[in-house]
Amino acid sequence: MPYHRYRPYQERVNVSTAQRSWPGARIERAPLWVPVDLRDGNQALAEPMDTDRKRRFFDLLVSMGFKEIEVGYPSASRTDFDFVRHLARLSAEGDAALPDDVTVVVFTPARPELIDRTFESIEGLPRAVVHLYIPTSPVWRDMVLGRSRAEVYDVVEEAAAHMARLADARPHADIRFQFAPETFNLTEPDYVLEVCDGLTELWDASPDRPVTHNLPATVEIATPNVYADQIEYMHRHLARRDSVILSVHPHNDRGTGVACAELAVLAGAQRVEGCLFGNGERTGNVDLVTLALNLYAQGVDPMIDFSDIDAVRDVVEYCNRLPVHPRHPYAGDLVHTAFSGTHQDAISKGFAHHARRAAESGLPEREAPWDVPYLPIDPADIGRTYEAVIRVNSQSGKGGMAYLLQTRHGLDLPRGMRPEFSRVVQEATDDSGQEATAKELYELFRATYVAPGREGEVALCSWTTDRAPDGAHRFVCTLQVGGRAGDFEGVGNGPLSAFADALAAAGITVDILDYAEHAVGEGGAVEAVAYARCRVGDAVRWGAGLDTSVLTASVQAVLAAVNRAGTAR
Ligand SMILES: CC(=O)SCCNC(=O)CCNC(=O)[C@H](O)C(C)(C)COP(=O)(O)OP(=O)(O)OC[C@H]1O[C@@H](n2cnc3c(N)ncnc32)[C@H](O)[C@@H]1OP(=O)(O)O
Ligand SMILES: CC(C)C(=O)C(=O)O
Ligand SMILES: [Mg+2]
Repeated sequence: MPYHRYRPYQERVNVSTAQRSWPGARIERAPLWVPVDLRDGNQALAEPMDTDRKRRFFDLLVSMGFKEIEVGYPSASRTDFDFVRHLARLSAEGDAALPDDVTVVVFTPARPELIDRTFESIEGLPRAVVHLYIPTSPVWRDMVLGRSRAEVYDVVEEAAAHMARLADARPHADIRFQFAPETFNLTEPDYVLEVCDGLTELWDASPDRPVTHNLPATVEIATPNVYADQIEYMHRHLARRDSVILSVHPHNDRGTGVACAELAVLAGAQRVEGCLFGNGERTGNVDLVTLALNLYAQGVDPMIDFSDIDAVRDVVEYCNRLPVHPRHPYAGDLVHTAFSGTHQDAISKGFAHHARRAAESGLPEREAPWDVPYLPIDPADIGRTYEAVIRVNSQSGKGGMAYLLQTRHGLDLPRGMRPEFSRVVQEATDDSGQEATAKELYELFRATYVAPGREGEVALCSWTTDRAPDGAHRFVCTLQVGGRAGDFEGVGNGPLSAFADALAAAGITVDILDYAEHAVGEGGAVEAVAYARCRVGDAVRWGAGLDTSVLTASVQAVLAAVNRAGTAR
């Protein structure tokens, strides 16, 4: 491949690395998250959102707790313009859909007629941020705008002055300004600083009316540390720093949008623009869901509500008409699921440990500190159930199928039985090449251990037990062995040993080596399951029984082991 056609970033842009403190910094509180789905995300869709979709998306963002929302590019299309007018009407009617603590942002290029149209769209809104942009890097200046550094500066200055005049003409509205030097990450640092500082001055930014400088990685060009250095340079050198909100706007061309945003916050960024689930131009804008939940997973309040992430995903998928990938961090269908054996084993041990520790510390499980292997956060925190956490296929081991049988069907298989049943499951899933659902596992368990398909060999036609005054148990039965029925009787120190004695009388030698039973279900529907490991002749087999009577379940378990051994013949 002709890799020599491409140049490393250091040949494309000068990056100041003189002062760098971001590597030692920590993120201890959430930056201001600003979703740009209705503008940057929308402009990347084959079918841009109509008013209904925009409104649904907007309502979702408000309900999640976003306080600044970029709602469109009003000079671009009638739909975008009309949506801002729709919001202005909501505001005029005092509709709670546009709460007092939410500010809309509208986006405009540095063209006077389009700035006019943008201001027209926000007429009547009590507050808004007008976001001005122009590309500043050499390639864009030369190739796209056909203007020199000084000329681009003049265009921006003129546009910014025009905005200031339009805002001054509306003294009752709180209109703030935002500037984005598009392609910031490819722009000479001294130039971008000069432009930003010029606008801070022109707009007369102050701590109570700050200006936002939004520094985009319009197209990612380098590893995230380079973006962090670029942001830290601006953070250190911007004039009237306390009157500037330093914002970042990463894209994801190298797949490192999230890392860029995180390092940028370490480097001094106070505000992050992005889209939910990373929609946006080309490979997308940085994903705000991942960013916020990354903070959450560090014990930092993300300030956004993700407690029902699937509901969020449903709205976003509907509005964007794009699916969220099954592997998408936190939100994908498969991200809390383990198919592989050792992961499942660790997760089920982790769940048990978590429950124990919560009980010991007197905390509800949903409040206890989280430390479950392979699960960065508790899926329940974002509204997920534990149902999908463990799924079984040919890559799974005993832990996974035992977990599913226990949590979904109430069967707590004895530890000694698990490796054997795991092999049965493995064979079935290898044969089918498919996943085995919890229901299929249960049916396989029944077919293997409860009704092993050799009923014709040894069948128990009728039976009774009683207890002699000396404490010995008696088992009286009619057995059908290999098609021939006969009456038998056995004695033992319990009903099961008496049953084994009756089997011996019928010529079947059985030693019960291991035995366990427990209740299944709750209330009136409770059943018992019994597991018995028996030596039948030379063979050792597990059997199981399920019945409303513990004794019947136990007898069935022994009989199933006998039939599985197949030695009665
Ligand atoms: C990184 C980003 O996301 S930037 C945002 C991109 N988003 C969009 O473009 C979506 C909405 N855009 C639109 O609907 C249209 O582009 C409009 C309505 C804004 C303008 O449409 P048109 O007037 O037909 O122009 P067109 O789309 O071809 O834009 C190119 C012109 O804008 C100029 N231009 C590009 N960016 C800017 C800017 N930020 N400020 C001023 N002029 C700009 C170009 O130099 C070019 O000028 P030229 O015609 O003199 O060569
Ligand atoms: C903030 C604007 C200009 C943008 O979307 C970008 O540069 O990616
Ligand atoms: Mg963008």
